[in-house]
Amino acid sequence: MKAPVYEIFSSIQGEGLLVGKRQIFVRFAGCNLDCIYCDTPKSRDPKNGKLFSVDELYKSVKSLVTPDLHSICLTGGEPLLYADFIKKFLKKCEFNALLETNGSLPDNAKVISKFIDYAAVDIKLPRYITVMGEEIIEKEIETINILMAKKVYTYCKIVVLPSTKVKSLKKVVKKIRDGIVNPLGLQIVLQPSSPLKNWIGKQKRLLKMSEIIGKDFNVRIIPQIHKILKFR
Ligand SMILES: C[S@@+](CC[C@H](N)C(=O)[O-])C[C@H]1O[C@@H](n2cnc3c(N)ncnc32)[C@H](O)[C@@H]1O
Ligand SMILES: Nc1nc2[nH]cc(C(=O)O)c2c(=O)[nH]1
Ligand code: SF4
Ligand SMILES: [Mg+2]
Repeated sequence: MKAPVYEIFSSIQGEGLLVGKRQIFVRFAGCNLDCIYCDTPKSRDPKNGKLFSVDELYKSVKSLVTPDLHSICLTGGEPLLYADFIKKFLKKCEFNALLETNGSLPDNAKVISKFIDYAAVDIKLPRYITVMGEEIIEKEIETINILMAKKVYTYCKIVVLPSTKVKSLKKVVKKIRDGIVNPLGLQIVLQPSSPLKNWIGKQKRLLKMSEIIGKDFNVRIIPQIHKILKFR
């Protein structure tokens, strides 16, 4: 069994609730979505990946271990396209693992839910993808419920752009509130889109969005700090 890997590198986690933790990143190639803001568009094509076996991937990851290593980050592209491969890899790998996913493949989340320690599940604003409609939110909520039920440390990230309408965010937050089994247990990260320069003069909108989410959920605004520090 092999999977296409776009890149493997050591850095600090630049997003979400594990921000600042040292991680080894495994970026799979291939994605089932087409977010207009995607900052790694080349990784969406599986042909841009190199095929790795589990043993080959394990050897590459092991070669990047550092004394401050917290965990590995399985990302992409969309890692859940390779759920069976990931399950086999995590059975062999002794490190804790964060799954960075677009949440659109709940059945595949079930396959790996016992082997993952942390999960960052995006709730994509439908306006910014074309390959799926509003139904993506139900799938992402199902993925979050599956992972939380398996006691995976799960949080949700919502990427917003300066063009994001407050009204559309309200609609999405209502869907999340109505669909999440344990809303008190779900932390939401409001992630402003990069490049951050586009937010100059728009900071008030971010605060408004935080207030909307904060009515129902534990929320915090965290930008992609690896972009600020110029880490990979
Ligand atoms: C490249 S994606 C790969 C994992 C998975 N496909 C997903 O979307 O979660 C990793 C993370 O980067 C975020 N991201 C991608 N482009 C971004 C941008 N321009 N600004 C802020 N976050 C971005 C995504 O929302 C996602 O949380
Ligand atoms: N440093 C760093 N942190 C990240 N967190 C999520 C990333 C991703 O592209 O999935 C990412 C990334 O590409 N680099
Ligand atoms: S789901 Fe992730 S990898 Fe795929 S297009 Fe969106 S941001 Fe990029
Ligand atoms: Mg990235």
